[in-house]
Amino acid sequence: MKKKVKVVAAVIENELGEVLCALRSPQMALPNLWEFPGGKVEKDEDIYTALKREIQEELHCTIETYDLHNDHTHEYETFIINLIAIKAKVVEGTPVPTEHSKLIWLKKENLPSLVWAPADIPAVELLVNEK
Ligand SMILES: Nc1nc2c([nH]c(=O)n2[C@H]2C[C@H](O)[C@@H](COP(=O)(O)OP(=O)(O)OP(=O)(O)O)O2)c(=O)[nH]1
Repeated sequence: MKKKVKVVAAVIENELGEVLCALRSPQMALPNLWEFPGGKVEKDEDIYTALKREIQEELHCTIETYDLHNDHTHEYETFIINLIAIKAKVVEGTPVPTEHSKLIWLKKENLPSLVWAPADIPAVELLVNEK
């Protein structure tokens, strides 16, 4: 049976309405694909606490979470992911890529120009259709 992982990802918007996109490095699982930064939820951790912890660890900044954006389950070749995307904004510091190859801010309409991790596509499509 495939392993199931619960992953939280931050849809971080800036004051221009742009969204932060992160490029997975060649060393990571799903290498060289774009994603929303985040990571696995630990046992007994709530999703919002997990997301703030992951962002602090990997982008060295503090976020405030607000709306749940999308909750989607996707089956990869080797595992099943429950990807929970949560809207957030940076409240302290500036995101720096400590694990990712690159971070970029993109207007929502331009998000489909990147090659996203397959599990992220529904969350991306929802964003593109937002005003
Ligand atoms: N963080 C994140 N991971 C995603 C997204 N879409 C997607 O398919 N994934 C996959 C990639 C990984 O297989 C898994 C999350 O792993 P990760 O490497 O980011 O999480 P982590 O920091 O907790 O990892 P680890 O060191 O505990 O292995 O989910 C996404 O938008 N954000």
